[in-house]
Amino acid sequence: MAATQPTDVSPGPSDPVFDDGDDSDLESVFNSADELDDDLLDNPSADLTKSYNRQRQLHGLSGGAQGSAAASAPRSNRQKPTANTFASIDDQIAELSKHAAKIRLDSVKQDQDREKDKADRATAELVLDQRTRMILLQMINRGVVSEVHGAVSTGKEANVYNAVLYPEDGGPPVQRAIKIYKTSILVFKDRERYITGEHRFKAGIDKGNNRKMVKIWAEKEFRNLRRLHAAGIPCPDPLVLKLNVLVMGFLGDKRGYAYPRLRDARLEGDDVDDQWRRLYIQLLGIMRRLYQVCSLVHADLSEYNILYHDGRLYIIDVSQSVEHDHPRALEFLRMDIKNVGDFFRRQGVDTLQDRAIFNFITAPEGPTDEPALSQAIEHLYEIRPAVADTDEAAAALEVDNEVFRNQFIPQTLDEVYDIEKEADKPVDELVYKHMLATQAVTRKTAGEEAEEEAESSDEDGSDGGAVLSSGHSSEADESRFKKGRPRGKKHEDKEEKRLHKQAVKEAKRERRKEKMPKAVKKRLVAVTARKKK
Ligand SMILES: Nc1ncnc2c1ncn2[C@@H]1O[C@H](COP(=O)(O)OP(=O)(O)OP(=O)(O)O)[C@@H](O)[C@H]1O
Ligand SMILES: [Mg+2]
Repeated sequence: MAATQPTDVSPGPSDPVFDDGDDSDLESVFNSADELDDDLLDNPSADLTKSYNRQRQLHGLSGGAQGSAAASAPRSNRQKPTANTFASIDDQIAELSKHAAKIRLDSVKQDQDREKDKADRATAELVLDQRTRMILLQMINRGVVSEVHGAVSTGKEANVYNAVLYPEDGGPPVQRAIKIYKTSILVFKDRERYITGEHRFKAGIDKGNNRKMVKIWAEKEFRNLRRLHAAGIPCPDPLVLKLNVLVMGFLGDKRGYAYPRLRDARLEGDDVDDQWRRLYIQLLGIMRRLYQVCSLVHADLSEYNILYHDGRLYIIDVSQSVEHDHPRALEFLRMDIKNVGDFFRRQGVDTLQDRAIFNFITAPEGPTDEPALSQAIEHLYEIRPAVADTDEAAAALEVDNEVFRNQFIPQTLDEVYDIEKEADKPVDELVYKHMLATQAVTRKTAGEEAEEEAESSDEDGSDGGAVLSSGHSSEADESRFKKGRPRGKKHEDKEEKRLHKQAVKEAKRERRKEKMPKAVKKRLVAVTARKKK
């Protein structure tokens, strides 16, 4: 397909772009204050005195997306010498264009087995906008990758490509994955709920600026991947981030074929059932580690965002993952637990109750490392209520699951301390019982220390000035990540009141121990009545 084999890197009006027409404006890439790539301009090979006109002619910029007015009119930013700025951009384009043939998107790297993505792979989806292409060429120029190959996956939000690095020392080729985020408005509407309420993005987001949103989104994935990686959770190694382009380690074989998603995994052998159960337990352990060590909830965990290879699960797609103090974190966690349970039940695994898993993941005490993690899960099986061998018991379990899934989950920490609202409930019944003050985590975990270390040399990523980075961007506002006790004024000045209420609650709880929840009772009565008929 001609369009996917770029031989010319200059922008043209007919060039297809991902979604955002503006993206074909290369001058904005190189000139705009917040996206200026200092590193690129520092390139020693760039001769800023080269003829501006010659370059423009060479790369056809005057007749392209810039328009002829732009070609002759002085730029509004008077601090920068106009001609030199153009020359440097053009020089860079000329410099980079020699790598154009190394972007070979037509070599599609998708297994025939894999269930086809909705989008037709062989369409314009695979054509890069000029900006993105420039970033890729920069990465080739810097030796991040040597060649960019075909798409491993094409989706609504992002395309993932396979890339290869041929090390200069002649070592074996290294496979890499490049995730390129799209800038479609439609998709962003949904992204907002994962970013709003994130203390790491408290500076706010400019919803009107799609390109910035994409950048934030890509940054979010990059940072989250770093956390997972630092915590030893199997995931792609995040390597380089620039604007909407993220380079990471490749989870796949030497030929550049990705490991299958858990959804497409074909387990072999005569102990397949046992393998599925082990994977289930492995995943629950990962979820707890993610929560306790990384302070994250995946928020889109399912068989689609987990890759499988050789008995191991790899977590991917963490752009929407949230801090566990995000207003909706617990709700997302509950959803993740449900998705995971549904999938493994379909594989015939005897799964644990959602509520038990939720408590297991959020309880601050307990192990966060294997093999103790798996042992703790096995223990959950041992202590769970006797297997539901009667209709009544089965119904009660089912009801409990339903109750749990519909239970009120506070959206803010203040709601947690709204004693009036929750005073009647025994603590054990609260979905968020592990978030209560008495249970707060105060010690610093190994993962937090690793994260701190990894981030000690960070630059500030919130200023919009993302340049080709070697894996370090700021998390100055990560202090919340190392939190001790919950915040909230009510928590301080109502201490006395709280103690009193606690005593009352304690007494009530004792009385309630014997009592069956209303909903369960109602349902049981109904079931029994039906049976008697
Ligand atoms: N590091 C990687 N190594 C190998 N394959 C990968 C890697 N990252 C992603 N993939 C492949 O790309 C697919 C899509 O990746 P991911 O889930 O991160 O994107 P996405 O955000 O879901 O995109 P969309 O929602 O638009 O489909 C994965 O299912 C996997 O097959
Ligand atoms: Mg995905």
